[in-house]
Amino acid sequence: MFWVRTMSKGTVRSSALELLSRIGEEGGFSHVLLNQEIDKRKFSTADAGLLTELVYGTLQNRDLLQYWLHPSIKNQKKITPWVKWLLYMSVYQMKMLDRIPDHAIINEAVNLAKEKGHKGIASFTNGVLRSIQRDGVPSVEVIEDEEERLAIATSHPLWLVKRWTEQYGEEETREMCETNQLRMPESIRVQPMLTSREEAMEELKADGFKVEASPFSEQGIIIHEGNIIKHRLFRESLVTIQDQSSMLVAELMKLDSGLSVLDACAAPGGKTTHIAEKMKNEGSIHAYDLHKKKARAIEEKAKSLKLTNIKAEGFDARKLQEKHEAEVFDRILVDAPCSGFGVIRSKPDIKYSKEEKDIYNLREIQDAILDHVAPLLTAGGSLIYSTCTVDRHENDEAVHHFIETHPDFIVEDLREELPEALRYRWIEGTGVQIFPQDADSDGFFLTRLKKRSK
Ligand SMILES: C[S@@+](CC[C@H](N)C(=O)[O-])C[C@H]1O[C@@H](n2cnc3c(N)ncnc32)[C@H](O)[C@@H]1O
Repeated sequence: MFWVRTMSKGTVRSSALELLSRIGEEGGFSHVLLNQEIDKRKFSTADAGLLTELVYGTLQNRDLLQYWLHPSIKNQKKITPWVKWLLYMSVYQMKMLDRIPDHAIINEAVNLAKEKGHKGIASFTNGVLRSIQRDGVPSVEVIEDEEERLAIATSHPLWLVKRWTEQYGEEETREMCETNQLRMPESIRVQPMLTSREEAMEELKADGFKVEASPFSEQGIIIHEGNIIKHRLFRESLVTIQDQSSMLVAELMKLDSGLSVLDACAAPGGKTTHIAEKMKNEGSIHAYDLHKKKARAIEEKAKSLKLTNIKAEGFDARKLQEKHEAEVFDRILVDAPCSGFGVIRSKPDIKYSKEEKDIYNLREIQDAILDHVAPLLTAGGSLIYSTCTVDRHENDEAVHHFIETHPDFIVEDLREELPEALRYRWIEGTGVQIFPQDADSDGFFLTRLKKRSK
């Protein structure tokens, strides 16, 4: 049985606890840390699966777990952080996973508490978990206020639930919050100059993966089962991990090999390299990111994918007129820094790290970048603006503002170009909004703005 094999090690739970204590207390990108840990410890596919389940599941349900533990521990702020995360992780397994018996979870937690702490912590852990095993946990149904109940049940901050309800109504908000609690299959993009989607899918299937062609891009593959970071196709850079909705960007840029492209906010280079592939490694792409180190990551990614038409540099997109003359680019991509509320499914830590004021600060940066790069686009060229958030202030409202202040641009209607199988919302006069509940992909916004010919 799955749990018997992995339970014997304890290393997986110990790793999960380390990661949770770190991400939960200091913040950080859970998916990156998780992949690093799987790589470092050389976990088997089954152990990597359990580790992912424990880290994602516990993080995704942090506030609900806190609520469930409230009768046993009134002031959770006073508990040593790793002990708190050990309890969250254990209660998550007891109440939300059904394949591991309670007594095994409690034993494992007590052992971990002994190893990491001392006998006193072990006996405290044992006491709390045994009382939950005996008495159960409080129901969220007793919370009268609907928004508050949804916030706790799905572990979203109350201000965000209120904000979404105001922007999209109760039903969409409920669906969004509930979908954010579900794990999402990973997706990859093939480098079409090195392999084809068909070949890659055949190889993955032969190696026991469960895969499906993505409706978002002819290069995309959805992985329902299997660990891609351990597979040859990933190790040898024949494929790149990329969310499906992100793949739409290059698909909708109307690219061909002779074009000059500016990617203003490019790191880590997921979209830049997709653009380069679509241009068959010809033409020219100038990729910038505020951080020099991140810009180097774009170059490394390009190199591993054998793409040579990308020049990456660390530079502030709000100053790019110092670097380039007016009207030199045929396409400009502003994949803007944003609140990231569309990617909660794959990065649950985002729910807890962002504040409402961040949305307004980010919008100022988004406006400034758009404003600054607009003159660099050739007449008749296209400016693509995208974010991985679902907030109207950063999406359709930002586009409205841009169009009002730049009458030489028009919003292009993308409906005819979008894949038929795709569920999305067309926001009249601004662009495409994808919600997490629309597909097995991140929530995403994008628009294509055409500069009028003179
Ligand atoms: C959404 S991410 C880009 C993701 C990237 N396009 C991809 O597909 O891999 C936004 C990026 O904008 C960068 N950024 C933030 N402020 C910037 C600025 N003023 N100028 C250029 N880049 C900036 C961030 O460092 C971050 O890497």
